[in-house]
Amino acid sequence: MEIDKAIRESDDRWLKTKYNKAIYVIQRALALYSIEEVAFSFNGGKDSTVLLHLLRAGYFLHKGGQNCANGGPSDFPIRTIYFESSSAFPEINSFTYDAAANYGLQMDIISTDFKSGLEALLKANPIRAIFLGVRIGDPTAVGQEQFSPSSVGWPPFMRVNPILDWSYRDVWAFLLACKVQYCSLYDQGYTSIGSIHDTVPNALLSVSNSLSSEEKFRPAYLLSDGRLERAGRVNKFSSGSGHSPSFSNGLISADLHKNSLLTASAIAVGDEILLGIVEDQLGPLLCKKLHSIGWSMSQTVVVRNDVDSVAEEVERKSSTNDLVFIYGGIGPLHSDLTLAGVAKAFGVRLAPDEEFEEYLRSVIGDYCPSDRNEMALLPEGITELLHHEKLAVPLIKCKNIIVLTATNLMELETQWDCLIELTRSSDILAVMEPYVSRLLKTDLSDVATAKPLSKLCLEFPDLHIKATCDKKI
Ligand SMILES: Cc1cc2nc3c(=O)[nH]c(=O)nc-3n(C[C@H](O)[C@H](O)[C@H](O)COP(=O)(O)O)c2cc1C
Ligand SMILES: Nc1ncnc2c1ncn2[C@@H]1O[C@H](COP(=O)(O)OP(=O)(O)OP(=O)(O)O)[C@@H](O)[C@H]1O
Ligand SMILES: [Mg+2]
Repeated sequence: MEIDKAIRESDDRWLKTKYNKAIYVIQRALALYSIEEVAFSFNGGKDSTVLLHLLRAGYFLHKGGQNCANGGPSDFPIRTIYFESSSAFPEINSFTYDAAANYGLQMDIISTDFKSGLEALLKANPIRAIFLGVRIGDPTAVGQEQFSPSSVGWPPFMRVNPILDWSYRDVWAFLLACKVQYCSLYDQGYTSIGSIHDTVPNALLSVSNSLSSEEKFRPAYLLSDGRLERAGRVNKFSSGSGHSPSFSNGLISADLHKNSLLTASAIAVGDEILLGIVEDQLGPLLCKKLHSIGWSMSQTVVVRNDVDSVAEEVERKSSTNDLVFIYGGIGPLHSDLTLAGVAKAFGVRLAPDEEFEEYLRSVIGDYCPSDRNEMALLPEGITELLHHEKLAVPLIKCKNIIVLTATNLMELETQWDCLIELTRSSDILAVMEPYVSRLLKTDLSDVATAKPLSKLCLEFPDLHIKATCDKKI
């Protein structure tokens, strides 16, 4: 079936593992319970949309690949329950009903609260297990496992949570890899959807535009830190006026919003680093530079100098970061494959760029190790050259990837300064308020400092305390 095929053909190994584990849970549940004894709790949210497709694939595989029309199961006999509410977003309602029609779901629409609705449903039907799209990190996931009996006081049934261990990233990697439809609200900056009374777009996805008074938001899949997916949930207990919502996640304050808006990653390409022959010095300097302009650095990684390793990492990082810096593996050697990896990540070919070739000629003359100057091949259609008078060769920008040609700290300093200057005339790298860092040293043990530090964190939610083995920052 098409979902199973899409995942098998994807080169996201992490997603494949998560998919296989979820399918395993579904298949074990279908082996344990008859089809009349299971139900699927579907509400049109992103997690339950993932589960819908996993269940369809799991059921199809459970049936041994039979019962298929046009590459998918022709029927989906698992009873689907939707707790309808007048405070649900109309977009959620219409997506749920559209999905029901598109996938032939047999819907039970329940208009009472969860508990009494389930009591009535279980009285009238032999249901013993219910599939839910609950994930670790959801407030309701606490204490749950893949198979968890319902709580005391609830009617007796098994809660089956096939995507319990999926992260926010996994959810979006799945929905995008399978190219399935999801509720339109997620393209408008909503990252987790409750009711119309408690959910707003996630401020971390806001795009400020001075020309328009209307606030715009980037799509949910661009949220780089999945821990903040519930930042768009308005605190039910807030006593505010409603004009400046406070958020249910205590970690978020207005100041933190400002500073964690933009996230970058750095990819160092080089077998020599992985072999331990050379140390990566550029990554730490980039972290310092980005930190100094208020950006949050989510990761620095080192990858092998081969096209697939580079492509995989670029694809992963570009979808979860605002900007990605990549260096190493750029040059005339046959082993310099970084640009080929960037091209592959975006599904374009490497094509000769005359303008770039001209620059290279001015630097290296007519010397060329092969017929064509391979260094002048750039990812086609997605490349922008960033010119600066201090740079003999322009920097290369492919979508949100900045390719740095620097090979040492001095060159990186120069390229960074040029980027910052270029930012004044374009929007490559927004310069924000810097983070303020303080280094505190103490002889006290971790055990002695743990309690006062936790207290500080609670009192000042936008304070980040990081401890290292011999110092506390
Ligand atoms: C099918 C189904 C089964 C549930 N089972 C339980 C349960 O066993 N114990 C429980 O405390 N809550 C149960 N709940 C309620 C949820 O944990 C949670 O309160 C509900 O999804 C509302 O979440 P929200 O406040 O984020 O909208 C169940 C909900 C559904 C839809
Ligand atoms: N109104 C509802 N009707 C049926 N099932 C529901 C309802 N609300 C929640 N559920 C079940 O609980 C699960 C967890 O809900 P939750 O809101 O965390 O996820 P979601 O709605 O799928 O995605 P999102 O986090 O983006 O809102 C859902 O995936 C679904 O299985
Ligand atoms: Mg939801």
